[in-house]
Amino acid sequence: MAARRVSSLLTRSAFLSSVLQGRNNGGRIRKFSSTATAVEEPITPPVKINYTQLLINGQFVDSASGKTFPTLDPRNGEVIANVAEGDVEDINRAVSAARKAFDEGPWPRMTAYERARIMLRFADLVEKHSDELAALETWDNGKPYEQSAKVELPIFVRLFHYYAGWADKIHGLTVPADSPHHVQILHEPIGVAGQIIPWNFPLLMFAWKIGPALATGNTVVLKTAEQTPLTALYVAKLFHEAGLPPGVLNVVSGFGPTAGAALASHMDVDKLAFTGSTETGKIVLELAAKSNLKPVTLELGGKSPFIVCEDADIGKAVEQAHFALFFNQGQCCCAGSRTFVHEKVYDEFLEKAKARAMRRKVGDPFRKETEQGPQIDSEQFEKVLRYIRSGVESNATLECGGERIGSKGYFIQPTVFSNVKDDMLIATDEIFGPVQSILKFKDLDEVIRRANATRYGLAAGVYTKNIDTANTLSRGLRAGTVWINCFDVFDAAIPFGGYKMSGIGREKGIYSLHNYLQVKAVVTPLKNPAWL
Ligand SMILES: NC(=O)c1ccc[n+]([C@@H]2O[C@H](COP(=O)([O-])OP(=O)(O)OC[C@H]3O[C@@H](n4cnc5c(N)ncnc54)[C@H](O)[C@@H]3O)[C@@H](O)[C@H]2O)c1
Repeated sequence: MAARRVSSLLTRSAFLSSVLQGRNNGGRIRKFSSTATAVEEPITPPVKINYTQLLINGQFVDSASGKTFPTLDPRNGEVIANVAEGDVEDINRAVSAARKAFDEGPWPRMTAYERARIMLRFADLVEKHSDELAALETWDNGKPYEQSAKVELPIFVRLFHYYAGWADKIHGLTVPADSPHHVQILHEPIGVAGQIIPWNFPLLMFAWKIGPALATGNTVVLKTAEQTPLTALYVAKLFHEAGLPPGVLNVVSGFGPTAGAALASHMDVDKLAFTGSTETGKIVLELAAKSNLKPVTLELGGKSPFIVCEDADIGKAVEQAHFALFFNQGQCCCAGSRTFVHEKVYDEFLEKAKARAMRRKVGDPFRKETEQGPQIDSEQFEKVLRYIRSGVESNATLECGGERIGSKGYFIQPTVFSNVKDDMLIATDEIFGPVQSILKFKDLDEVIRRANATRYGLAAGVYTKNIDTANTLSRGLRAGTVWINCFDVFDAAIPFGGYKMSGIGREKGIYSLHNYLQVKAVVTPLKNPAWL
């Protein structure tokens, strides 16, 4: 493997060069610095691409149009494989397979224990194939292989164990009536679920969606993100090997405005679950309302605060704040993208946060020591660089990073801004990249008000040793998750979802089951009951 090291200092993006040469609006750059990282010649991933067609009714098939689209390696923009491109007709075929499997097939009719056993067999198969799956996930997405293999695949397996465990514990209720009636409340599967997932965690989003839907006896049409179609096809194949009946899980690769929109507006889809941007969330909600008024759950964007109080252990807080933002190349809906630091510890925190970012190892995600791979694609890469430029132009201080790395692929230096003000775009918008924005605060009331002054409400982080401070902040912050002295803890049983424009509903945990269940009241007269 050639060790072609490219100095990031030689490859500054054009706009930052112009900023550095003073052709910009005077953004302050305290000290420009390289993060001293390098990109090697791409390592060949240890996996073959076996599945590129659509999976409909248990069979791999070409798209009705015969069209394909390329899925690209984010390390260099080269084609990994050409994948069948699903469109309206393919969604129609997939929905009718799922409909038939629900209305006539064995899945909702088999015992919950049998369903659970298939899900457990599937989890075992995924475990057996987890090296290839981790390699495929990293190749298609660019995330570090160590993260795919040691964090995400084990969580994926855990999620299916968790949901298999629920399958035979979906209980209804009996409720007392005011009259002599026997009242049963049945929890029934809702029918055909349409699910649309993003590219940042292709396998985990598959598990968050498919796990609860199948545990509760539904059938599914899943539309994967066009950037990352490969692993869902692989695991869906394993699901069929585990005994899943045909038509229960259909996977359609394709684009949002075509395949995604067809699914959201389909008259025969009984429920829609979506994860992605707030803008697209609004579109799919409207499509669902304008078609058959199917219920919709949405998991959307965020601009999560990470609050470092004056009594925090600064070393640990720096590390957690760094992780909260930079994990997964900054491509997390819950990324701690506004780091609020108390004024008394601000200078110390800033120096350490900057030093930590400069130590971050960016490179080929297949290298063991790599902490950060490339951004997903050229669109996201350009968007992140635009936000960095806007930070400089709006007079935030660029402490480190700010440039692309190398001339191929979508690698960006870990970037830290200080002196960030609440109304700057880098503090209001979801950047979805490795850009940490550090803001100063004076007291708790102020930081709660500022942390909540956003259209989002997905998550928040709090760093303090004081239990009263922790309680005040955790209740004051309007967010679906508050992590105290930790971040990104994602157990299968912990519900996840957003306040405000971060979404509707909760995924994971017991709450996710409700998304896939109908509630039916059955009322029968009682003749001469001994009691009511
Ligand atoms: N909350 C999250 O987990 C999450 C994940 C990925 C991206 N994002 C945000 O979204 C931004 C843009 O990323 P993106 O373009 O991949 O997100 P997106 O919302 O456009 O895509 C998410 C999914 O929705 C589908 N989609 C797109 N347009 C659609 C339409 N009109 N009808 C139906 N489905 C449609 C896509 O094909 C994909 O499967 C990111 O910068 C980030 O801010 C958030």
